Amino acid sequence: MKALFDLIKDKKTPIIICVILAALGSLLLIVPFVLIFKIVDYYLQQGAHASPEPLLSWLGIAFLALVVRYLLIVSSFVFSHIAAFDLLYRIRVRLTMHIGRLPMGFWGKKNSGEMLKIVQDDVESVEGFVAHHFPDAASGFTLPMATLIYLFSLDWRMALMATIPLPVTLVLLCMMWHGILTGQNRQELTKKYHKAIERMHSTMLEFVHGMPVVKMFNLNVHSFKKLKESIRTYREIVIVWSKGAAPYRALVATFILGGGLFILPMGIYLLQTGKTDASTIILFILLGTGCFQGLLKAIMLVTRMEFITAGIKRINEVLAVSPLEEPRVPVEPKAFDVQMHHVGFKYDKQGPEILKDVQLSLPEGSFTALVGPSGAGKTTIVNLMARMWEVTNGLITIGGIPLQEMGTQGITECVGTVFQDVQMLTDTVRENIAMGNRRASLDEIKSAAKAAACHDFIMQLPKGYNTVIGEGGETHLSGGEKQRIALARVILKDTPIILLDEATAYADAENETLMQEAFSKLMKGKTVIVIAHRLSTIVGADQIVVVDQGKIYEKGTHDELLQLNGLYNSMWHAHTRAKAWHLAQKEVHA
Ligand SMILES: Nc1ncnc2c1ncn2[C@@H]1O[C@H](COP(=O)(O)OP(=O)(O)OP(=O)(O)O)[C@@H](O)[C@H]1O
Repeated sequence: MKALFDLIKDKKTPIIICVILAALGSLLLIVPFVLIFKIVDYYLQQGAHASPEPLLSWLGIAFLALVVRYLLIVSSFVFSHIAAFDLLYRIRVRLTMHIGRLPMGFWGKKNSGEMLKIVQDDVESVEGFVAHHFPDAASGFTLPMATLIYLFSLDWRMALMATIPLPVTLVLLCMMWHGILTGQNRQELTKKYHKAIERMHSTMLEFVHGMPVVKMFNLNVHSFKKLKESIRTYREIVIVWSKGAAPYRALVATFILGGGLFILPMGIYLLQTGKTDASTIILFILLGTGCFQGLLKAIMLVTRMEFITAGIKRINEVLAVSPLEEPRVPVEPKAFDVQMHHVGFKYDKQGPEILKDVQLSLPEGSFTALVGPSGAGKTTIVNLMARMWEVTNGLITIGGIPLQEMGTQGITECVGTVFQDVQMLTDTVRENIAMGNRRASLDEIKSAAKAAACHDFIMQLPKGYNTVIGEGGETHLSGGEKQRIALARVILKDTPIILLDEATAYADAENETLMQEAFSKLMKGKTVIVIAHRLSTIVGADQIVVVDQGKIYEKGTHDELLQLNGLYNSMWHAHTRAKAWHLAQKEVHA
């Protein structure tokens, strides 16, 4: 409950108003019952001499009470929905902003299905609770309490009998919660329920996103089996959950709605001993059963709480993950050399050491190439320079300023990246390029696109620069086209430091030449680090750094490294042999 109140504490006013309105509305429900009692009492006493006038005015008051009650309940629901949707919006914005500030390491621990459930289902369960259950709970508790007070003021003996269902209900709910008779651990079951939904979401996402692989390798049956399995698990858990709750819910409903049966024997006894009259017994039976129905709803809410609290706990768990630390006053670097001082790195605290004591210096305006076998740690080095992750040991500085002191904004302002997996947002080509510089004019965007050799293919798209690309867009781009758009972004951004990871991986021979030209222009006067497998493209680099097993193995210019006769030398010879083989193949086919 505390977790829920922590979340809604900023939205107190509309929630308090909705609770008060619902409580007042529910109190008005007593009025018709009391008036029925009055009418019955009047006619029993007056018999054939009764006049119709009091009947009409009492019916009028009852009708008015019901109209006012209706207005109060409607207003209460309006306020509860305003509060709920505002809360939904605020929690989602807070969650997504927070998630955006979390280190990439967070994503290693949470899968997309889990996150989808938190941002979608768990947030909506809070909205549903505030929108519907708060007014229900307010009226569900106020009406029975007010009724009991009124009944005790009339006759404490019959009122006492009317309260019998309450302790019985509480005992039944405790038994249900602790799994007495059913042997169910409800807390465990709730956890399993949430896990089942997460799994269903992840397999669903995997099924949809992995469709090309599924089709290519004919994995339809296998993938569908996984999805079907997760849906079946979810279904089974829900059935077990409902079966465990059903007998208790039915018993609680029977006791509350049959409350009149406890009142009647006492009523008859009091009637026979002349201590009450028939109309009072009728009032007790009407109020004792009618007004406790709301309590039934409110009590059922307690069983919903187990779902909601688990969801809120998960929202709070995400909010509790510390984002990347931001400096209070970010420091702007005056120079743009990049230094790695004794950097050590692990993706996971318990995992292997991926980088070990890496010492690297990229002088301002220099061109550095990272080479090495697959899995050596090249991408990791580049990611750490953009502070995608926090180093485990050591320090990375730009112009002598540690990345932590520059802050995320400061780093993005001076570091431009083109990584292997280029992501396009579902937006126009123009907006996708303008991500690099939101203030750029269309002419500037076009000249960046020309420099990145993508203007021509953009002009051939259905709406040119206004064509929507990305997931669900108007057209599909090839890997090479996406990379060139990513390059245009970096050209437009015009940062003094540029990180390129496999930037020409998808380019064909013609486009590779175009992209190489674009790179050469872009790199002029900038501090550049490139990961390249095609060694011929980095022969002219100021320094080539050979990485192997998370360590810097060799560094120097192309000629210096060849003379060392080490790893680079053998990589270079393998590369030239492969190139000669390709040329020979071409001649054979010509
Ligand atoms: N997100 C991650 N979580 C855990 N381990 C990772 C993660 N990313 C990479 N690794 C591991 O870190 C090591 C270095 O990977 P990295 O991608 O930096 O190598 P690389 O030299 O760029 O390889 P390649 O040339 O194949 O891209 C590998 O063992 C890889 O399995």
